[in-house]
Amino acid sequence: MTKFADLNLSPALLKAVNRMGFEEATPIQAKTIPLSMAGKDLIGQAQTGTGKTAAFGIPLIEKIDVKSPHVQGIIIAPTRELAIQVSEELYKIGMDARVKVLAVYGGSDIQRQIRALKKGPHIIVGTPGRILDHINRRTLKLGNVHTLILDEADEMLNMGFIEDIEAILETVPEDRQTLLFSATMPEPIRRIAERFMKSPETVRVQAKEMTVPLIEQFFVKVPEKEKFDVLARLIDVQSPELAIVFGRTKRRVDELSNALTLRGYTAEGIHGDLSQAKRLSVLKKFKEGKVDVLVATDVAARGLDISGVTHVYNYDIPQDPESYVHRIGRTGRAGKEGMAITFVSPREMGYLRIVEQTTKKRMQPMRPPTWDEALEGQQRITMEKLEETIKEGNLDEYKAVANELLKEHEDALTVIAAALKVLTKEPDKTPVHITEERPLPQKRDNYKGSGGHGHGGGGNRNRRGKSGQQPYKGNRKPQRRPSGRRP
Ligand SMILES: Nc1ncnc2c1ncn2[C@@H]1O[C@H](COP(=O)(O)OP(=O)(O)OP(=O)(O)O)[C@@H](O)[C@H]1O
Ligand SMILES: [Mg+2]
Repeated sequence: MTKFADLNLSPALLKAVNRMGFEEATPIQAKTIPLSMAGKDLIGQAQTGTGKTAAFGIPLIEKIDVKSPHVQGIIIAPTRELAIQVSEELYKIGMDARVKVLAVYGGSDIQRQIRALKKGPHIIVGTPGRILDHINRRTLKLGNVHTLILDEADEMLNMGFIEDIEAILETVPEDRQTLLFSATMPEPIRRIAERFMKSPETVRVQAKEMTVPLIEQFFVKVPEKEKFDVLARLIDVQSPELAIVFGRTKRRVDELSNALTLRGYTAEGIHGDLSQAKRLSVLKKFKEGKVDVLVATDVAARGLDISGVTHVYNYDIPQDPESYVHRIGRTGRAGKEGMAITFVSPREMGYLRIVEQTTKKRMQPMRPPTWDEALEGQQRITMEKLEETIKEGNLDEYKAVANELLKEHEDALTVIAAALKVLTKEPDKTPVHITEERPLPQKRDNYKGSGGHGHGGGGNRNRRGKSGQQPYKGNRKPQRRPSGRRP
């Protein structure tokens, strides 16, 4: 175990890290911070939720000359929300050292960003498009940058972003230090990455599996038509504290969040067609617990660190294994437990196997809950609420009414049963409309494109028995937060 005090950090940094409640460095931090402080280029790969942000953030902050008014470090992230989050974490790390961090991202007032850029930020965190925009307007100059970091590096070097990244790189001095971080790093992308780096060192936190062991992984084989009812029942039975449901398309996300709302859940959707203000407000409500279920496209799959996410549901199996790893990694962060449930239509089973090959982890089959089980789940929640209320006391104003009721109806059992029924959110059968998505094209287990952990050694995995269906874990997360409040 490595203490931050053993990492040669300045007093200001140690103070910040302490205040953030970090006691020990995580393995990726312990391995990369010294290398990074020594100026090495590196590719850091470690599981989701294991502190990669601070792993690149701490050494970067250490290297900032706060007396200089120039931008010295630039971090590029694939989504606006992630850019904001990373800038917030860096702000916290650099607060005592008085390092100025600024996030620049699309969909928000560019004039305001330009004014902020004039105030001499030391570190810029941004999305590629907006960074380029500022470079072209000459409102952002990267001539004094000594450190460039790609968070979610494999995504940033993927087809959609590569040109922007190349254009940005052209304006950054060549003798810079380049750091790449991600939970996944497919081999072809690593090769692209090395073109931008000087004899980079690869630091991989060796784990048996690419996913976090604290995330229990299940799959439910379910025909497209039945997916929604199964989702609703699973939520009823498992009563997640906060849940993210991933859908394949924007339409899917809209339909699912509407349908969940119709059935009485507090759900909202987030995807790239929404205004930035809306995206941020949905996320804020989710973080505050005012929304229990966030329905999202992959725009929310990478990097977002939201505490309290206990369940991730893949309404549609993701097309590639990396996307799976990042999606389920929204739970089970920083040492907490989580559960991931992936829906697979019978024709898409090939994709499931491909995911398993990459992650080196088998998903356990889960049987969809029945209506009765969903009801039981909800009744349990009511009982828990009741018990809590009894414990809290303060019931005098209700006892007179209770007495009246008991006088009218001799049978106390009936009275209590009725009260329970009123309080329970019964599994709902309100009809909803979800457009059927076509299954992904059929695929056999011959996927070779991904990994970085090597492929093909599938022979020694446990065989999954046909009857090995596991019950969902109905009793794991007993308390559901009263909606709207969060401890
Ligand atoms: N040393 C530490 N001790 C305790 N908590 C930490 C430590 N380092 C980071 N954390 C916290 O762990 C959480 C996850 O960190 P972070 O978001 O950096 O993970 P990540 O590895 O980047 O994950 P992802 O691959 O999903 O982007 C954050 O809330 C962060 O503040
Ligand atoms: Mg991250």
